[in-house]
Amino acid sequence: MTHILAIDQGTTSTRAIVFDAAPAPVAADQQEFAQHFPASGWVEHDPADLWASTAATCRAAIERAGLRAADIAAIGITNQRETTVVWDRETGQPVGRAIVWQDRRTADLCRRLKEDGAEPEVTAKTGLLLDPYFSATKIAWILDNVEGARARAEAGKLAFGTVDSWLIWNLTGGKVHATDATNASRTMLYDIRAGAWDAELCRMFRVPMSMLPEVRDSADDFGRARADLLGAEIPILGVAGDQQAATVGQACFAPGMVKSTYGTGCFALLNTGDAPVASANRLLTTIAYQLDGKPTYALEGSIFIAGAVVQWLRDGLGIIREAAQTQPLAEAADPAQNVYLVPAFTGLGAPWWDSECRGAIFGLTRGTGPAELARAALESVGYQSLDLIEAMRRDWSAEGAADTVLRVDGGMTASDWTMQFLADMLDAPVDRPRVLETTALGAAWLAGMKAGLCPDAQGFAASWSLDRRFVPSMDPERRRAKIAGWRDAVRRTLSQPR
Ligand SMILES: Nc1ncnc2c1ncn2[C@@H]1O[C@H](COP(=O)(O)OP(=O)(O)O)[C@@H](O)[C@H]1O
Ligand SMILES: O=P(O)(O)OC[C@H](O)CO
Repeated sequence: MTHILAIDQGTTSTRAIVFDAAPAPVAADQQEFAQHFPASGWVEHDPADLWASTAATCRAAIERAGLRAADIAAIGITNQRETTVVWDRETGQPVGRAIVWQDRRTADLCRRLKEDGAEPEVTAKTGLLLDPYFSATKIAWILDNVEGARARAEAGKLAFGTVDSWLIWNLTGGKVHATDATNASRTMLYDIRAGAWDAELCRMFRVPMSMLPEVRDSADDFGRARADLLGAEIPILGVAGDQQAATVGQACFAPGMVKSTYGTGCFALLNTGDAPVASANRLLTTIAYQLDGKPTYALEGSIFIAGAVVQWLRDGLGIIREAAQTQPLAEAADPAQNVYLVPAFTGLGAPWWDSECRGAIFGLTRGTGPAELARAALESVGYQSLDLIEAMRRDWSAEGAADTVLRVDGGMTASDWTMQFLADMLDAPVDRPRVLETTALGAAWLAGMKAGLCPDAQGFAASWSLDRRFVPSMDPERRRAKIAGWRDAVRRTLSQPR
């Protein structure tokens, strides 16, 4: 057995990638699936689509690699996090659609709990903020709104899982109901210091503990995929939420190292070592990975809209046909115009956490056209990153020096212009690695290392290789003025003055 199969179940598509023992990618397959928006601020996926696209891409990737299932030593799973699936333990049927991480339908419940003073306890235990982003209030919503669900859950008949658990359940034919510590740390029900589900939080969010999966390490035994699915029984040996898997894939194993992934949204994680660091700047404290029962923690900044702003230029405004066209447009934009786009389409994430505000554009003149809008869209990604990396540096400065280099990955890092602007805003180098599929790479390494096929952490870190380093080059005065303009635009966008 020579290869590893990584499943990357993301928000808009499912990818399966076969890696060799290096681990380096050998062959891949990808499928998009339907997004459901039944009401304003609601986002749902059909769990059957998540599973069907996983099974289909796994088969196709193995075939494309010219391999048989018997050649695959292990499966690694990485997934969109927080997204909530509830299913019947007996039939394996979901009770309804999955509620996606972006969904804001539980904003009122979160506000009420905050008004009741619940947030400090939630943050102290979970490292998270009382926000609809996380799974707990999504589970409660399903139990309260699907007929009969609460009674069935209380009778022990229903199971909850983030997407990793749902896939493990289906891969093992209902034999294993488990998750890993990184995914558990995003539910708002898991005490990240105690390393256990918290009974008090389950009571607060009205989630029966019998629904919860067993929590294992990120490299662990998660059972075996049924032989009839892929052609041979394959052990599942690695599981991590996608942003944590990217942290592993970027080999950010030392405290102080930071990675930032630019896909639909942007998620930056700073490795803080074996102690959780509480944020004074509204960042999240989370588990980066857990090996041999030992958690390594991270500070996380989450931006909801990064590459999605480019999709909006394409699908909403229709001013580009494909994402790559933003670069020539940005280059052609009038340098004298100061147009700012605050892409608060679903509110603002870290460090603002304002779920009520909505997007805004400032500085429009008669001369503003597609070029200035495209530049403002790309720049918004750099500005938002600066806001959260600055917050991270403040939180971490008491503990140690944060790495001054940022490792980036994700689809949007294809944009050289955006990466240069990012380096200029951070006033620090930005490193783009050769392998941009770092999420799948992280999952593959976790599984391959557990299978004894891949090198240890040190060997894996040594194999990380640079594609290009972006070095800051903007005039300091111009940088200061641009940042001041952005901060003013954000201040005018927020729903409450700060
Ligand atoms: N050349 C480019 N310039 C700017 N944005 C890009 C470019 N290529 C891809 N993107 C953006 O990157 C995102 C896709 O990245 P990906 O990592 O596949 O996202 P996800 O995993 O969240 O689906 C899209 O939102 C797209 O708009
Ligand atoms: O599927 P992605 O890559 O957009 O990632 C989603 C995150 O895990 C949400 O927390």
